[in-house]
Amino acid sequence: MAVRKLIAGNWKMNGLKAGLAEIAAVRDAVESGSTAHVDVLLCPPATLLAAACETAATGLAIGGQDCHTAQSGAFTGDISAAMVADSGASHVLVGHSERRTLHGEDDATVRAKAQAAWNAGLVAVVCIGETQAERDAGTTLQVLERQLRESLADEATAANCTVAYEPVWAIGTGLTPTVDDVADAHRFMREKLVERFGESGADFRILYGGSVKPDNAAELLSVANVDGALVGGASLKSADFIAICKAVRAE
Ligand SMILES: O=C(CO)COP(=O)(O)O
Repeated sequence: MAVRKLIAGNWKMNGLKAGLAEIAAVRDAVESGSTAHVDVLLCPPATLLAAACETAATGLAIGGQDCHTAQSGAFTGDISAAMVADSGASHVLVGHSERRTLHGEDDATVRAKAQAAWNAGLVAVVCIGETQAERDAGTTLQVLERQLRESLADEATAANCTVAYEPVWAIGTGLTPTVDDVADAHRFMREKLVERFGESGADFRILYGGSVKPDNAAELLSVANVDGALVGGASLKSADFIAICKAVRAE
């Protein structure tokens, strides 16, 4: 059975209070039923989480972009999964390549963050993906295998965990893998999930992220084992984001 698709937006370090109007517009689209065959999630910056949850009401899910491995403590500037949950959010991204690269997060850290998310009752969106150098070296599938193995703890389930495949070289560049490359990578990740988690591995959502736009979304989202998208830049404008949500074909 096909997994219900999820379209997720990651605002990164963008969005002031005025951005709540964009969240309200996405909420209205969700509530109007025009995106009824997909689940929709927006991950605004931490400063907007509580207000975003109030704006989103029901229907539109809200997520954080990161959480600490601990639930509280002397970690100036950090945000715990408990805090993300307390704001009303239901999801949190962990292991985004910008965290891995710019904040030195390794697979063990990402795994611990996902476990912290589960302890707080959140769904962890665990991000993985190869760099340009790894792709050039022909090691994409090995990198994905390692990241899946090490970033996902054994307690991962299809309900508490979503995988997001974001080739690092496709993020913010306007470049995307070919449809065949996306199909190969997603089939490989599906096989690994089924190998490890048995039949339920088939139910994990595997999102594609990296330069998803309104004009390429339908093609990317129609690839087998692509269970949705993690959208960066194009999630900042509600019209573009809603267009991507609508690009998903009803199954
Ligand atoms: O990093 C991403 C989402 O997490 C993708 O960003 P872009 O859609 O801007 O390439």
